[in-house]
Amino acid sequence: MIVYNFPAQTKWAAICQRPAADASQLQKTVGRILQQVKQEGDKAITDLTLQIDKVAIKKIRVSAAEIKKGTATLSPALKKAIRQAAANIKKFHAAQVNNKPEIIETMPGIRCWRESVGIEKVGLYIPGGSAPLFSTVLMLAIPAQLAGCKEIVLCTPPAKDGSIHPAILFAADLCGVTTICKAGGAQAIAAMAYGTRQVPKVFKIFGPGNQYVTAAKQMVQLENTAIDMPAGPSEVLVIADKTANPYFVAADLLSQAEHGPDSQVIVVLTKDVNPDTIKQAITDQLITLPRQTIAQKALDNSKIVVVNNLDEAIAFSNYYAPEHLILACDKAGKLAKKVKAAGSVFIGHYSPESVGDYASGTNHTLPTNGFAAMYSGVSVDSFVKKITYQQLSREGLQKIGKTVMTMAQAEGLDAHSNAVAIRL
Ligand SMILES: NC(=O)c1ccc[n+]([C@@H]2O[C@H](COP(=O)([O-])OP(=O)(O)OC[C@H]3O[C@@H](n4cnc5c(N)ncnc54)[C@H](O)[C@@H]3O)[C@@H](O)[C@H]2O)c1
Ligand SMILES: N[C@H](CO)Cc1c[nH]c[nH+]1
Ligand SMILES: [Zn+2]
Repeated sequence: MIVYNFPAQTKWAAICQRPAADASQLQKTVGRILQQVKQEGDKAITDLTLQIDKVAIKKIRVSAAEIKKGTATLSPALKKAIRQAAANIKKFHAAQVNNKPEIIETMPGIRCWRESVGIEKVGLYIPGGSAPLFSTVLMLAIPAQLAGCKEIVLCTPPAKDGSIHPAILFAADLCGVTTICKAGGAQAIAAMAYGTRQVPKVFKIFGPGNQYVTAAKQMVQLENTAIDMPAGPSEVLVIADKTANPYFVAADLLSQAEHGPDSQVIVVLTKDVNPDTIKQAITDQLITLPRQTIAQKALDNSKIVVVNNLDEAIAFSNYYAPEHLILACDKAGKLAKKVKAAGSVFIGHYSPESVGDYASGTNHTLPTNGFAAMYSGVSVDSFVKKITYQQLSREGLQKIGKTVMTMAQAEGLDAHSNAVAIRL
């Protein structure tokens, strides 16, 4: 990890660069895949799965028998853990459901309100390239169910033997997923955006993924499908002062570095912390990890930034807009109030980010690559449309009529004015 000592603000943009694939090549590859699925449907999915994932699949849709057989192989301990995580995620997200619309009487006789209506057909992408992220099923399907989405389609890449990981099947079954399909990468996004014989077309696509998945989501968004947000390679920024335990900090950094070689982890230290203590703690723990090669590649993209004080640290973090922000200092609660841009914040020495990844209750599908400056993570809100309603009485129309007619005439739109006048 490169160390930047007291970088001037003019240098922040360069330090905050994420590792990214060549954008034009990525768009070409993804564009070709989208076109192929649009033209050839299911055949394109099976061909691309063979060509890219090196997996031969006969049927794209997972059958009820496959779900039953797969889930039966799961250990009782893992089932219990998934149920516990699901209960916490449900509890946190259920509080976001707004069933009681507030009626606002803007003037006597003019009542306005807003109601949340679940998006009817949604598509969930569950990453599976380097690890089968069954926790993501909980993070997406639970809010979808709470929002009242009727059709919940899930796509995930198949394993080498053509099966879907049993924990993905179990979590999907637990959380009301209606269709599970064997498809990964850009071809999965295309299938859900355009629809094929076996993969239902959806209105909005959710979920994290690698650069192919994220690029495909952004491209289909220009056509006919909404997306949650760009949720690409995982990242974390840790702010640590002298009260932080270097081994806790290193463990948190490695927990995101192990996601993929294109992940990025940043640690911002106040000047009273020696960067070597963090480096040493990383070295000590890295050698124990089965995914150390992946984590090492991510660490090569990662940085240590030394600043004068916590205010400067938070200013740097707000500029970077991390997916996850960990505040590893005694004054973390106070510092948290100064956060302006982050997907999810972990406050104090005992809030490791991996708890949010799995089971505390908050959502782990979060904006990356600086998009936390303007996007929120997934919530129940992401799965609903908010429709506005209004009802006027005759008296209400009399009260507002003149205002509307004056404005409509000033815009030169007489028919608008007439729609009021005719009633009065
Ligand atoms: N931001 C978030 O909320 C969040 C949450 C969880 C995971 N993640 C990130 O999700 C990502 C998961 O990535 P992954 O790769 O493990 O799984 P993935 O399922 O996203 O991608 C695997 C698919 O990518 C496609 N692909 C791979 N190489 C390709 C190539 N050369 N050309 C065309 N397509 C290709 C394949 O079809 C494959 O099925 C990680 O980067 C992880 O950090 C982010
Ligand atoms: N850290 C990931 C989001 O960037 C989510 C995840 C799933 N499993 C483990 N971690
Ligand atoms: Zn993670």
